[in-house]
Order: sequence, then C-alpha cells, then structure tokens
Amino acid sequence: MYKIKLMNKISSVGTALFNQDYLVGEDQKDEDGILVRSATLHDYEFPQSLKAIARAGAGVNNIPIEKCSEQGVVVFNTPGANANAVKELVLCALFLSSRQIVEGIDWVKTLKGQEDVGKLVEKGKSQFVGPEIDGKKLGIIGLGAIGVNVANAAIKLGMEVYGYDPYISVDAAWGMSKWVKNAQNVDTIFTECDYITLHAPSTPETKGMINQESIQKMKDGVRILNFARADLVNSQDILDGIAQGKIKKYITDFATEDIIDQKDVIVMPHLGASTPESEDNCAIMAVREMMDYLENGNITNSVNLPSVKEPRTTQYRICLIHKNVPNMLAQFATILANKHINIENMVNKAKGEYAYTMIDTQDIAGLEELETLENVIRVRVIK
Ligand SMILES: NC(=O)C1=CN([C@@H]2O[C@H](COP(=O)(O)OP(=O)(O)OC[C@H]3O[C@@H](n4cnc5c(N)ncnc54)[C@H](O)[C@@H]3O)[C@@H](O)[C@H]2O)C=CC1
Ligand SMILES: O=C(O)C(=O)COP(=O)(O)O
Repeated sequence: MYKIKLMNKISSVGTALFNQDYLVGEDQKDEDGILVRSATLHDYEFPQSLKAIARAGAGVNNIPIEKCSEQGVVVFNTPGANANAVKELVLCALFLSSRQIVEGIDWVKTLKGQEDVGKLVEKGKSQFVGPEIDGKKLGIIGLGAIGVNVANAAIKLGMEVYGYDPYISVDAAWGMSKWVKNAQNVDTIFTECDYITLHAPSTPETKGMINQESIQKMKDGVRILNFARADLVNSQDILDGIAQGKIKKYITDFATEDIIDQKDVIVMPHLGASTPESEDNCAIMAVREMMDYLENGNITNSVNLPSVKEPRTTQYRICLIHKNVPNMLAQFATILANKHINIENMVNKAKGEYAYTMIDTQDIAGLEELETLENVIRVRVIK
C-alpha cells in the first residue's frame, strides 16, 4: 500500500487515477509521495518513507530541490500542463495594461446612485483612454511552454514580438512562430519594447532582474507583466518607476503587501493556472508520474533526476539513486555477480551531480551491500 499526502487541493480527476493500492489524503503520515501545488515545503520535515514529490504545475521554487536530491527524493513537475491557462491570463493582462479597463470599471461603480449615469459616463470616459496593442512591441523573457504560447498568440494579435531566452530548448524553438524576433541579449528587450512580460523561472540568475537599472533602460510608458514569480521584480523599484512616469502599468499574479492597492499596479491572486482544464491536466500528469515511479521506478519529467523509462521484464527491479561519479556501475555489477544474480536489463543515466540506475533481475537475495556503498543515496527494490 502506498501513502500519498496532498499538500494542496489537487483536482479529483487526477487523484481518481490512484487505485486500491493507494491511501490518499491531506492527513497521511509516513507518506511515500507528496502531491503539491504552491504550498511551500521548505520547512517541511520529510519522513524517511518519502520517495517522490510531484508538483502539479511548473514552478518548483516552493520545494527544496537540493535537500530532496541529497535524501533520494525524486521531484517531478508537469511541463506545459498549465501553459495555455497562463497564456490566456497574460493576454488578458496585456489588454488590462493598455486600456484602463480596471480603472474604468472601478470609476463606474462610484457613479452608483447618481442621476443620468449615461451622461456622466460619456463626459468622464476620456480619462480612461488607452492604446491598442496592434503594431506595438512585446518583449518576452523566457521562451518555455508559456513564453512560446504568449509569443505565438501576440503575433496573431498583430504585435511585433521579441523573445529572449539564453537556454531555449529545441522543442520550444520548433513550436515558436518564425515571426518572433530573437533578442540576443536582455537589454534589447528592455530598450526596444512597449510591453515586457516575464516567463522565466525564479533562479539566482533571474531574481531581481527587473530593478532600478533595468527599468531606467526601458522606454517611457513601458508596461510590465509578471506572471512568473514575485521575486523576479524589485517591487520598490517598480513603484519608483511608476512615480517617475517611466512605468505606465505593472500587472502581476503575485500579491506582496507593498504593491497591493498602489496606483497603476494591478495585482491578481495567483490565478494563472486556476482553470478547470489546467488543474485537471496538471493533476493527471503529476499522478501518472508519481505512480509510474512508485510502481515501476520509471522517471519522467523530474527536475532533479534524469528521465529513465523501461518496460518491466523481470520479477524484480532494483532502483539506485546515487552520485554521478566513476565506478558506480562496476561496483553494482560486482556485488550482483558475487551473489550469482544475473542482470537481465540495466539502464543508467545522469543529471548534473546525481545519477539513477535501474537493474532488472529475477533474484534479489543479499543485496544489503548496495546500500553501504559510498555515494549511493537510496536503494529501492520493486517487486
Ligand atoms: N502565474 C502562474 O500561475 C504560473 C506561473 N508559472 C511561472 O512561469 C514560469 C515559466 O513556466 P513555463 O513556461 O511552464 O516553464 P518552462 O520551463 O517551460 O520555461 C521556462 C523558460 O525560461 C527560460 N529561462 C531560464 N532562465 C532564464 C533567464 N535567465 N533568462 C531568460 N529565460 C530563462 C528557460 O530556458 C525556459 O525556456 C515557471 O517557472 C513559474 O515560475 C508557471 C505556471 C503558472
Ligand atoms: O505552475 C506554477 O508554477 C504555478 O505558479 C501555478 O501555481 P498553482 O498550481 O496555481 O498554485
């Protein structure tokens, strides 16, 4: 029986995939797996039993990845599963940043109870004029699942799109409209664009990338959208940029106390992925990844370990998480050979400092020695 702890509300379309071999709920203790969305796990004490964490979503900055790797916990996410939902909200934000829609709607509410509202509206509406996006320049920082979706949609809306991503994947590049201009450096985005939208993960490199220095390079009246993570932006510098008239509007999906209810700032309550379609997609993908790992040792879409997927051919599968250092395979093979255990299939892959080996055998007698090897982090035998 596997125990799965839910750390957030996860779509029941996904959790329904767990069969009678699983106990699933928020109160599970000594869990084998955790399913999570944005809840932070940085202070969570992992039980010994924990083998995998599946993030039903994209960003994994709420998970202590290094600690997971050191403890042999595989961390999964669900690439692209919520990208369309975020793209649609970003398109909405593009229009909100231009046309003063929120401000206009708020103003209309103040007219409640007044006589001849129609006349007042026609007289007052000129204060809410805002430009069209057609023909304007949009700069996208981060061309992954979301950035590419936004780029392609913005091209269709008639925008001139510049993209910047020093680590763009081949798949993302294949999926992107040929009309997107390749910004060779991030300054091109800052200096050229009327609208800038952030779609890179929160990393030491991206944290604070929108700051006083980068804002000063931008065009007067720039509109900035942040649907990536709060910490990509220095919010005090944004407020200063607005006060100076440099920034026309800042729209973000991340509420921090300092930017709530500030002029020319629109804050949404992290709604990017909150559609039924995206919640279902993410949950289904996360549950499948979790089940395949717990039951078969297969790894798909992990952020800390390599992708390894093999059909089962034998009664036993030995799964080893270890450091990516020389001589590991030779030691595994020697231990098995000394026990007269035949290896029927073996696969080994590495990702950064860590590696993963799966060995299929018909026998597992006396394999405790594997656990004592230096640089072996976790050994798991699946029947
Ligand atoms: N508002 C919301 O509800 C949501 C927010 N997100 C945020 O959006 C981020 C992106 O999501 P996806 O597109 O699905 O992820 P992704 O992994 O498909 O794309 C991220 C892209 O950013 C690029 N990148 C990394 N460092 C960069 C840098 N220094 N400069 C420019 N580009 C850089 C990567 O090469 C990659 O192509 C997530 O990490 C998450 O923080 C994701 C989903 C929902
Ligand atoms: O997938 C992401 O990175 C998100 O930010 C979505 O977060 P959520 O699952 O809606 O809490």
